[in-house]
Amino acid sequence: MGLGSAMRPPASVHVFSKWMRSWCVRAAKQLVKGGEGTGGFPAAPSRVRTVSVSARKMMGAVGEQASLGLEDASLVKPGSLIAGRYACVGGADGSAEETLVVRNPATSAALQTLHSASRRDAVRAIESAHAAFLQWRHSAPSERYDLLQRWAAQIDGHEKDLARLLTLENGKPYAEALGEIRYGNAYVKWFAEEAVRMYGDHTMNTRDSRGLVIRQPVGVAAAITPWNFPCAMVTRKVAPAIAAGCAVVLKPAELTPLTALALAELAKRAGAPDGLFNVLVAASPKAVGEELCTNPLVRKVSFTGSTPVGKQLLSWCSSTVKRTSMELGGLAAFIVMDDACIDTAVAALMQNKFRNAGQTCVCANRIYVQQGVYDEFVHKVAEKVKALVVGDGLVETSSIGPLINAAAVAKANDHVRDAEAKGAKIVARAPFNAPAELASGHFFAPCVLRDATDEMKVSFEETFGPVAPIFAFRTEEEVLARANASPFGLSSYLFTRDIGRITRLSEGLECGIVGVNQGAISDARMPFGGVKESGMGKEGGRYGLEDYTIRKYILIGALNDPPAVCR
Ligand SMILES: NC(=O)c1ccc[n+]([C@@H]2O[C@H](COP(=O)([O-])OP(=O)(O)OC[C@H]3O[C@@H](n4cnc5c(N)ncnc54)[C@H](O)[C@@H]3O)[C@@H](O)[C@H]2O)c1
Ligand SMILES: O=C[C@H](O)CS(=O)(=O)O
Repeated sequence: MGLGSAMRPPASVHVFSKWMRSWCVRAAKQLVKGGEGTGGFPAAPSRVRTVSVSARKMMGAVGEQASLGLEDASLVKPGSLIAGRYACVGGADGSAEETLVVRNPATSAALQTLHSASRRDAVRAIESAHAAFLQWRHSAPSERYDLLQRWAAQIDGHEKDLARLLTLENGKPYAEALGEIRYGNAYVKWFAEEAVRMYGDHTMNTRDSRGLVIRQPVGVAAAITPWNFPCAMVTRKVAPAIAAGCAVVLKPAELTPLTALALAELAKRAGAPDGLFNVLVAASPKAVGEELCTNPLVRKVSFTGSTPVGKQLLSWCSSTVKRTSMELGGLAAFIVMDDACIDTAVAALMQNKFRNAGQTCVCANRIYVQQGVYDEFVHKVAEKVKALVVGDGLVETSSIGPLINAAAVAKANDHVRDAEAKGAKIVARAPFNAPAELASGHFFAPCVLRDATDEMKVSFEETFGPVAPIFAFRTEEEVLARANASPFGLSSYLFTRDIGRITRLSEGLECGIVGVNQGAISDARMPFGGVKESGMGKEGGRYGLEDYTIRKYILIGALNDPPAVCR
């Protein structure tokens, strides 16, 4: 799910003439000085007076939302971070050919207009990262520890601004956003500690030889991240890379780049050397992404996103045999056995399914409930969903924010319509009538479907929205077979109090993560990752550094030769 057509800014704002660039630079300077002319900008020179309305509106956006209500407005950046410098719209460096407008999914209002990186910018960022890597790879573990701890302290100190920025561009309720900032920072703190534990091996191979296995940073790491966790998916890659001695080029989702830029700014303030952590903001991700995946200076690509895009990136990476980590799509099975504590299972489903309005890779996509407790479970979930409050994430009472864009709403509606057409029934829907100020937002009221069947799209397509389809099953063998009948294998959930069922089913489920009597499994101390078409590699936990290091075998021989005669 990429940039929905509803989100793409009009073509006219994408192209800047050379006049416009110089005008932008002068306009930006004038704005800073409290400029005159229309809307705080100097009167445009006559030759560009015919600037299209959309471009002028976009120009207006350049200065209008700079603060976004943050205490530290300087966290809102104008574009990519390359070699310690931010590109800006109409940048004097002549690189500004495109722009990207970031919008609030609750209102569709423009939040910030950014310089959009070109493939040429990507090359500059990679070369800058490589130069930084050649220095950083010699840093002591204690230096890496110190930098990451300082970064973590910066994030802690700006968590409210970061959470506000995240809610504005992603839509999730502020309390959830604050939780994500703390969860994302847990990765920074975890990998600060892991930086000083990059252990190797030493063996006595023979009387005359010793074997060493040392760990070294893999090199320049490219990170490509999704919009649903604009903070945690970034720190889950950047922190281990820096801890391992690598340098990073991050390409965040074009829908939510502001949080990534703010995190990079805080790393800069924490003392990250120029080029160690670069951020490429790109309106069209393909060109930049292809450069990251094919440039020989990049030795590692860590991707989190959809499986189709992951397959494209893997194909590109094969040309230079890059190390890859793939955190891809999910289709989680949520299994409730008839001996489960139903209230525990219902509470866990509400926490799991409606987190980020259902837009997480580990959300229950298929809720399987054993026949004997099916009606009770459906009724209890329906009552909870009716109590959900849909609204702007910055409004404290909201428990469900907007979806990320119009395409996401269309997909959720398509899945509900398809299910109803094949026999499912909507038994509950959260109440929501959009007030005028949210009429242009991408809202979808959470709903519960009963009598779901394996023929419905909700059974084999990732919904990525607040739709809870509940399937009935009879036996343990049946539900295990149905849960595994999917090309995806990221997470599953199992509710039972029978240790035999826990053992058989958690071992039998084909996935990377199993929550038993628990719906929230995310933890920086644990290895996160899937199997099959949900990806490869593990992020976080004691295995998280593996993906950013190589192991080198050194054999030292002739140890008992006569001592050298110094000449
Ligand atoms: N496994 C996990 O840990 C995990 C975590 C979050 C999201 N996801 C998955 O991500 C998907 C939703 O996120 P999304 O919509 O951002 O996914 P997406 O695949 O559309 O985009 C992810 C990133 O890839 C970039 N991208 C898209 N097309 C590209 C191309 N052709 N070349 C280079 N880069 C490209 C995007 O700009 C973005 O930065 C869901 O499938 C979800 O399951 C998985
Ligand atoms: O959306 C996918 C994320 O990886 C979920 S979590 O933040 O790791 O729980």
